[in-house]
Amino acid sequence: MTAVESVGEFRFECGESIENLRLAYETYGEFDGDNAVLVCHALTGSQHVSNAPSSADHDGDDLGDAVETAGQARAWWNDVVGPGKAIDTTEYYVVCVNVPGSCYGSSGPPADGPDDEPWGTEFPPVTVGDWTRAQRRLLDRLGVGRLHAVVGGSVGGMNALDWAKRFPDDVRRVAAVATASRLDTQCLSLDAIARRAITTDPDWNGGDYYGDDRPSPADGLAQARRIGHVMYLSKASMGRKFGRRAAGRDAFGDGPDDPTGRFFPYREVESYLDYNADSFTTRFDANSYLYLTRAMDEYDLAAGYGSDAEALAAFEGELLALSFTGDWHFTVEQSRVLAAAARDGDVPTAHHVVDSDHGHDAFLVEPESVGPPLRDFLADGVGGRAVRDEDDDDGPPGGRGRGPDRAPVHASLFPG
Ligand SMILES: CC(=O)SCCNC(=O)CCNC(=O)[C@H](O)C(C)(C)COP(=O)(O)OP(=O)(O)OC[C@H]1O[C@@H](n2cnc3c(N)ncnc32)[C@H](O)[C@@H]1OP(=O)(O)O
Ligand SMILES: N[C@@H](CCO)C(=O)O
Repeated sequence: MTAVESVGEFRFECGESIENLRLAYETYGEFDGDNAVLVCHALTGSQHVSNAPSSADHDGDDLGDAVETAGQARAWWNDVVGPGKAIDTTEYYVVCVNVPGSCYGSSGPPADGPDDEPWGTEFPPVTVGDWTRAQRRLLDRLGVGRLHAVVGGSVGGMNALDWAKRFPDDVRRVAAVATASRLDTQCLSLDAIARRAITTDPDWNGGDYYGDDRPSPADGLAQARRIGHVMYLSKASMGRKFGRRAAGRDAFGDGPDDPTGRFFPYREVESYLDYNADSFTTRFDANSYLYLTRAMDEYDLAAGYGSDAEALAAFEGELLALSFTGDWHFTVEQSRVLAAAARDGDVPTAHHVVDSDHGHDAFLVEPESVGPPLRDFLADGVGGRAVRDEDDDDGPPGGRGRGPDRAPVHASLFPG
């Protein structure tokens, strides 16, 4: 069950403030004072990370009201978070917060503003740093001081890295999954195209489209999501799933009829993109998509410091960078650079590379690859049994072999 907590006036990094920031969140497991794990969701995820029973007793305390929100039907990391799972909710107190700017119950464009009308684009622009500060505010309300760990994938991984930079004393272990210190230019360009698809949809109307009697910019949002899905898959996974096969029917989805297209097949890959794009428009808000992709594009770990290493130098904990060979959205090389920077900042670090052709969404669909290193990192840090630094002798296939001047990483060197 989602709870929503009002955390009071909040000043965003852009300089604008709102009177009352509301944060939708879920918690799982019992807090024992030292076992809190913050899980940060990716671009279109929500606070609903697991189907495990939510632990928060929101009745009879002064914390957030229990509410039903229009969330994702599917808990996005149910195979990773729950009783007996890698992030074991019988052991850890797991907190997941819907980021400001999103559309699953936290303050953001589709939520009501002070005049009880949706904020729309009057909502202040948000940054990953705003998410981190908002999460800190909520954790204070929950009585959580130092976190055992912050874990996040994709832009949620940037959020996790931001914790190490912004609150270096507040977290013992950071797991940055399928992420990077910043987005590369190719991905910036694809995000820009996706936003343009939304803002050129006439129904976007400058961001003012809320209300049952108003059309929403579904075509633009669907187009943005098609671009997203191409980024989340890989050449290999697309080839394997769809090849060049025709879908075996005449279909153009709800798109405009294209006389030339009548002669050619409607392919499985088009059918996949159309289906997922259409279903996305039933669960996500176009303005939120603009806000959150802007936050992701803007994130730069080194901002305010000279380098990534300097940004991480005050972090006293340990870092796991987990990357996937088939991910071209956030590449293995970007994680390698991140890991090297963290080591330069004297942060005990492991870079665990998963051999996978799934593409970026491997972190969502391969719990068998993601779970063991995460579980053992949470338990024993970079020396955890299933944590394989790519420079270890027994690292993953395709790893580079041990670096010439680097000693093996042992848990005993880095006591919790
Ligand atoms: C933090 C967050 O993580 S965000 C939340 C999770 N992410 C998302 O929801 C992103 C959108 N979803 C996806 O990308 C995927 O569904 C994933 C990554 C969650 C799961 O991937 P997979 O298990 O490999 O599923 P796959 O991509 O094959 O199928 C997705 C859907 O496309 C449908 N589909 C598959 N092939 C085709 C096709 N040729 N034509 C039409 N539809 C198709 C599937 O039936 C499925 O439908 P459903 O969602 O109604 O069950
Ligand atoms: N497919 C996931 C990951 C994107 O980074 C999402 O939609 O949030």
